[in-house]
Parts: sequence; structure tokens; C-alpha cells
Amino acid sequence: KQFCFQNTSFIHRILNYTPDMKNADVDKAIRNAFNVWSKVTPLRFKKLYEGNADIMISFGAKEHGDFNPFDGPEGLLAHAYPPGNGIGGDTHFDEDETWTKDFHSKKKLRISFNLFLVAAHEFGHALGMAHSSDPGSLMYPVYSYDKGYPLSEDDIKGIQSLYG
Ligand SMILES: O=C1CC=C(NS(=O)(=O)c2ccc(-c3ccccc3)cc2)CC1=O
Ligand SMILES: [Ca+2]
Ligand SMILES: [Zn+2]
Repeated sequence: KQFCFQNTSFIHRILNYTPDMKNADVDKAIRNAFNVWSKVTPLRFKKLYEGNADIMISFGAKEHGDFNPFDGPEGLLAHAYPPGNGIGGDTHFDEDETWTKDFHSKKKLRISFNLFLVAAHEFGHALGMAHSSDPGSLMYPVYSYDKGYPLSEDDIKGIQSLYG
């Protein structure tokens, strides 16, 4: 069995909210993004409202405190740190993007990104997943919104090899 993570319960905390969406929609997108992974593994995700959590979720623009500055609209959308103490697992979203709960609605003049999809991809990293070369998989490095069920066989094999 290749390297396997012992820890199967993660605590997350949403530090701030994007003005692009209702807070309840952000909570739902984040919860659904965790559920994608907990559905195929013994992983359980608890939510904290204060104190330190494994996966600290925040929205920030440009330099936001981790020397991995964001780049304004489009380009980089988000990034997540692999599991570990301190910044490990933390996931940051680029506030200069327009976040939406729809799938890639171009109804606005600017392109918008589906928070659930991007969060599910980034949480894959926060759980230790690398990128997949399978264009149909959630861990494929290119954002695409025409996904059916976000997880592909490749994603499921990957996460179960870590936490199965
Ligand atoms: O590992 C990396 C390095 C580059 C990244 N670029 S990004 O922020 O523009 C990004 C690209 C694709 C996605 C994505 C891919 C598949 C499904 C959903 C989102 C998320 C973020 C994000 C990322 O996770
Ligand atoms: Ca950006
Ligand atoms: Zn990625």
C-alpha cells in the first residue's frame, strides 16, 4: 500500500466571504465540495466557526499573506496547500474573480467561475491529491465547467489510494 494518510477527519473554517455570492450559497458550495470527496472515502469534514482548523478557507486578492500572490481577474483562480500543520490544507480563492453558484454563467459581461467546482478541485490538493492527466477528471489542471459528476475513475482511484 503506498503512503497512506492516517488522519481521516478534517476540520475546516471559512474565514471570510466573497461579496459575489450570498453567504449561504458559499457555505453550500464549500459543503458540497467536501461531500464530493467524503462520498468515496472514510473522510469526514467538521466545520469550525473560530479557532484554528486544518483547512482554513479564505478569499483574498493579490498579495494575501502567503507570498503566493493572486493575479487579478482570471489567470490564477485559487490555490491550496497539501496536508500538513500551519498553512497545510489551507485553501485561498482569488477575490478578483467573479464567483458564482451557476455553472460558468456568461450572462454577466465578465467570465464567472463556479465556486463549488474550483473548491472541489482545490480540496483535492488540500487532501494530498496531485493533478490528473485525464481531461474528464476533477483534478485535471484546466477549469472546465461542462462536467457531469465531477469525480472521474481517476480521481476516485487517487483519493482512495490515499485514504481508502
Ligand atoms: O494546482 C494548481 C495550480 C494552478 C492553478 N490554476 S487555477 O487557479 O487557475 C485553477 C485551474 C483549474 C482549476 C479547476 C480544475 C478542474 C476543475 C475545477 C477547477 C482550479 C484552479 C490552481 C491549482 O490548483
Ligand atoms: Ca486571478
Ligand atoms: Zn490544481
